[in-house]
Amino acid sequence: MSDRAIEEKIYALQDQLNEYAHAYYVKDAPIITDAEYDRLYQELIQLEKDYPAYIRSQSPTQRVGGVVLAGFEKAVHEIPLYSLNDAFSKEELIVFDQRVQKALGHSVSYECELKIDGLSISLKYENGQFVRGATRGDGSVGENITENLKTVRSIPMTLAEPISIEVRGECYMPKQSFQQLNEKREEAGLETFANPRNAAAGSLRQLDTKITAQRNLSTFLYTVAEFGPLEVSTQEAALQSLEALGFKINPHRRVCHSVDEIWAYIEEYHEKRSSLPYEIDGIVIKVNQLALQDELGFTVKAPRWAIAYKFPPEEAET
Ligand SMILES: NC(=O)c1cc2c(N)ncc(C(N)=O)c2s1
Repeated sequence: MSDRAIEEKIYALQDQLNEYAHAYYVKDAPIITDAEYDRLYQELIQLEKDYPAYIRSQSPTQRVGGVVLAGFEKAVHEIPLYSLNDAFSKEELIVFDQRVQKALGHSVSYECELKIDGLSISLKYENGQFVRGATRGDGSVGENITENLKTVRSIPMTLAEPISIEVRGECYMPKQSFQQLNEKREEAGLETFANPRNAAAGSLRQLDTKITAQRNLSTFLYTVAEFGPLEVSTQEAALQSLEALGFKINPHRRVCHSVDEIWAYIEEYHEKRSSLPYEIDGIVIKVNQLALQDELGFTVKAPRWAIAYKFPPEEAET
């Protein structure tokens, strides 16, 4: 086979396996069986061993980590990550909505989303390529964990469009992975993690990225910080654009038009909370129109156009 033909075969196999991995890790909708994926993956491993010149950074074989970092560099957030004001009752949501309506002079629709109990992350892409991943830190300066985040299978290394954007979301450990990890640690006489959030944080802050790669972390992205060429006018449209670009977006969101509708959504997901495969600690409510978010702006520490409703602490399981 000519060099050109070998290159094409290896690149095609890398692209094909990435498509299967996207379906599995991002869409939660596998196209082929695990056995079939493993067979093709082993074929790629062998081909890349025989022809290392054709190993591209976006090859699925590069997801397994292996870099051992000396430490984490600082990552400056040009666009700071904000924190949210909290609400603990329907009455506080009514006050929030009244404040929004008073400031704008009219009623608004809200996008309601699940508040994922994980670790805030910021992902930067240049011309469609993943170039930097960082923790929130204090909102202005975080830690550069790019090499660790390269091992998180639901984070695309290449976007569907060659655009430059920055997005934010949550990295989390699914409940089942958390249970399996703690069982293994207990058997090995290691200290167990208190909750999936701590387990995700500990896994992302591993200097040996091979360990991060084995922790089955996942993500939900929910904010566009730097829009680049994206032209969207609502939070809902922004989420749909992120999904089209290849990011994992949470499907359990709802545009609501009143506090009563928001409260119905909150009660529904308070009910469903224990059946979700990941932990949530509340609901995030955002003014849906992005232009109205800009009009409302921020207080010193938080947006005026969003609020986090926190679920009451779970009753200890009796
Ligand atoms: N601190 C924040 O701004 C947020 C934190 C979170 C979180 N932990 N989960 C989901 C969302 C969301 N869907 O917007 C947000 S927003």
